[in-house]
Amino acid sequence: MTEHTEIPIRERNIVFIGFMGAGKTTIGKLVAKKLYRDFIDIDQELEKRHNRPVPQIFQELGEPVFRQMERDLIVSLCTNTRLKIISLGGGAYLNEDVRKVCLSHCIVYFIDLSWESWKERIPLIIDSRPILQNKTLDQIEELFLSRKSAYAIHHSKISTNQIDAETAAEQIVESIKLAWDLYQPNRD
Ligand SMILES: Nc1ncnc2c1ncn2[C@@H]1O[C@H](COP(=O)(O)OP(=O)(O)O)[C@@H](O)[C@H]1O
Ligand SMILES: O=C(O)C1=C[C@@H](OP(=O)(O)O)[C@@H](O)[C@H](O)C1
Ligand SMILES: [Mg+2]
Repeated sequence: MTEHTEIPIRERNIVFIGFMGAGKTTIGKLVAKKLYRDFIDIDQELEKRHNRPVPQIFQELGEPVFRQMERDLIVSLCTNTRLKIISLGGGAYLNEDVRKVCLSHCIVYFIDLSWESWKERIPLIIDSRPILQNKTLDQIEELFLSRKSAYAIHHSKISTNQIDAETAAEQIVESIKLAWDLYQPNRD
């Protein structure tokens, strides 16, 4: 699983990572549409498979079971599929197996957002993210900072402080096409 893959760059899955609320799901879906590819959101996939929303999975099965299920799903998708656009949940990439399989088989794109910009998103996400429950703002900031070192390991990143999701998706598609042309030029 850890060796470097032979998957041509144009066929590799594109995986979005970053803190919860950064825009992985929203931007991933837009990028998939622009590239005519299937979109897979790991949280939504787990919700479908278990027929309940993520907060209920946390509540009824516990976080360790959720983490194992997300790890297994990501490893399986990265190993067995190509040409997908995959948005991870924010905590998934802290798992070493997840990092390794994503980096070796896919293009890993970090959706970055400053703490100041992120704070403005709190009302949009607070109710649907179990990890944020019963935490002070200081504790959430600590979590935000503690995850930075994992997200720093990526192939490419975009800072979305000043741009909306549509603009971010356009810029991502442009940079991906540039990388495809650089590393696997089309020979007519
Ligand atoms: N670039 C952006 N600018 C402003 N709001 C955004 C942007 N990207 C996402 N959002 C909003 O932030 C919230 C969280 O986005 P989401 O895609 O669910 O993030 P994630 O999957 O990283 O948790 C949503 O309400 C979404 O509409
Ligand atoms: O960061 C995390 O630990 C989590 C992020 C969520 O996904 P998003 O990053 O899409 O919000 C979801 O997987 C779950 O609530 C746990
Ligand atoms: Mg998401």
